Amino acid sequence: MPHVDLLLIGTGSGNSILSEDFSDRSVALVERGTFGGTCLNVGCIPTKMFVHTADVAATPGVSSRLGVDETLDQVRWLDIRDRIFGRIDPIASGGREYRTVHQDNSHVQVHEGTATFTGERRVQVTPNDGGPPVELTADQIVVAAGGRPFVPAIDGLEDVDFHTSDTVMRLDRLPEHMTILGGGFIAAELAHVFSSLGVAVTVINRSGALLRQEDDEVSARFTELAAQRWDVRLDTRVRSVSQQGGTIRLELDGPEGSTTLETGELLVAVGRVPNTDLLDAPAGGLGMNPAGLLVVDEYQRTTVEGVWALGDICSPWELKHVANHEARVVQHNLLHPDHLRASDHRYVPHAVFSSPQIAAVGLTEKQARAQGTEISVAQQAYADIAYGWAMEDTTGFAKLIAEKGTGRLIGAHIIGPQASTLIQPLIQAMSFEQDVREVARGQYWIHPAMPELVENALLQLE
Ligand SMILES: Cc1cc2nc3c(=O)[nH]c(=O)nc-3n(C[C@H](O)[C@H](O)[C@H](O)COP(=O)(O)OP(=O)(O)OC[C@H]3O[C@@H](n4cnc5c(N)ncnc54)[C@H](O)[C@@H]3O)c2cc1C
Ligand SMILES: NC(=O)c1ccc[n+]([C@@H]2O[C@H](COP(=O)([O-])OP(=O)(O)OC[C@H]3O[C@@H](n4cnc5c(N)ncnc54)[C@H](O)[C@@H]3O)[C@@H](O)[C@H]2O)c1
Repeated sequence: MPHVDLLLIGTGSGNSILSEDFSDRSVALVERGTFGGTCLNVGCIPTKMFVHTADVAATPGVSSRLGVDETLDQVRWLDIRDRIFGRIDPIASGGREYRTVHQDNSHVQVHEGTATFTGERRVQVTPNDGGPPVELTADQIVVAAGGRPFVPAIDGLEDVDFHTSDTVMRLDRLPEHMTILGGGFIAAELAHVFSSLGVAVTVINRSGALLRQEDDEVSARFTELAAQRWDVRLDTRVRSVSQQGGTIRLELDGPEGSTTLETGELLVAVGRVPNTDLLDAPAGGLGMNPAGLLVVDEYQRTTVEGVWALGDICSPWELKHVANHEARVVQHNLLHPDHLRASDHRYVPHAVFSSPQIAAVGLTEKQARAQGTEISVAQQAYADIAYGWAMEDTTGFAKLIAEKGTGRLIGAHIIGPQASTLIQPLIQAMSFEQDVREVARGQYWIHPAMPELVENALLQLE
């Protein structure tokens, strides 16, 4: 049975571990899908390329209130789609080729197939090309097998041509109407994308607010603005789905009782599940939590010696910057077994690239109050700082939560233009435990630039 020093499962964030420091080790790399994983092929990168395009397409819709009348002449969907994937697909195939044939990787054997554990540090690979299974053992295994879209059990769904985020960005034509099931990150981002490109969008959400994981005031503001752009159905469940030709019919139960909705395309975006089932993690002795995530300690060690995990297969955050951070930790720990480094999950930020943008780090006000911490809360509107005023923004704000006495920031939430960029000094303040008074007054803030939103919010804290 072939034995290697290091076996890597998944070429998303896991692929980045293989630096030249590993050139003296025999390595096996197993990938069942497209090289580069979720972020590159069906996640962060294509969605943000579509979001940027959507932001450009949405400009004429908002410019006339500034006295600039613009019209959107045409959206060339196939050109947009093919431009985006024409840039992404070669990166994926280039990455595959590099690992497969380049002399830098003469110590790496690539297996294109599905890895399944058959014992501790032992896997079977079922090749994608239908060839015979290959058994591999390894001294060290890194599990970076990610997750996939969750498909809920809805009557009729499996007989319908529905999409997930894996497929919807490659549509052959834009429908007149799209229905998005879910009210989280993907729903918020792709509703913005498709509606800006001219598709009428209905968002169906089980609960009473969109982006419910955000601070209550941010979620409420986003839900209110979303309802002005899209047909948002809250507190609504899909009872059943059926299809006739190009029309998908949804039977809904909501505040107005039972209704029927007809749509051209259905996007199911109700969360993701880790790929632990595909791996048969228990056969490898790997512990899982009730959500199906692999259990790891602060050094990214699983419950089996020599087996490490990183990213969406073990991380409740499901964010690329977390997977990248954990990959760097695993890389260090493989190279320095006597000086292990721990992952830092203290202040994990996130952003939702919709319109408006949202960014957050740390606790929501509700979470801070539930902890019993004595807090100071500040809210600063974009409208009341010079650049926000110039933009005539009337809906955006920053909300900060600090611990009274220590002056430590424990939560930051921004909804509005460039939120994902504006949040960074606040992430820095939290990560380096800087006193908010010092952050506010210990440096210059360029006038009249957008970060004055952060400066003014900090100054408002008691
Ligand atoms: C639409 C969308 C947009 C997103 N946008 C953002 C964003 O803007 N910012 C952000 O931070 N995060 C974003 N994310 C989340 C981000 O993409 C993931 O957190 C990140 O890609 C996870 O990386 P990973 O390496 O853990 O897993 P993946 O990148 O999913 O890699 C896992 C790899 O393992 C392979 N694999 C799985 N099982 C097996 C097996 N048994 N054998 C062999 N191979 C296997 C898979 O084919 C895959 O290639 C987005 C996700 C989606 C879906
Ligand atoms: N900008 C980013 O960083 C970004 C962008 C996209 C995706 N992501 C990652 O991908 C993950 C998946 O995104 P997502 O939007 O699918 O998930 P999500 O967890 O953000 O939202 C899931 C939504 O589906 C609803 N839902 C759950 N089960 C349901 C069911 N059975 N029926 C109806 N509704 C149901 C939830 O109430 C919620 O509104 C995110 O958690 C995020 O970590 C990140």
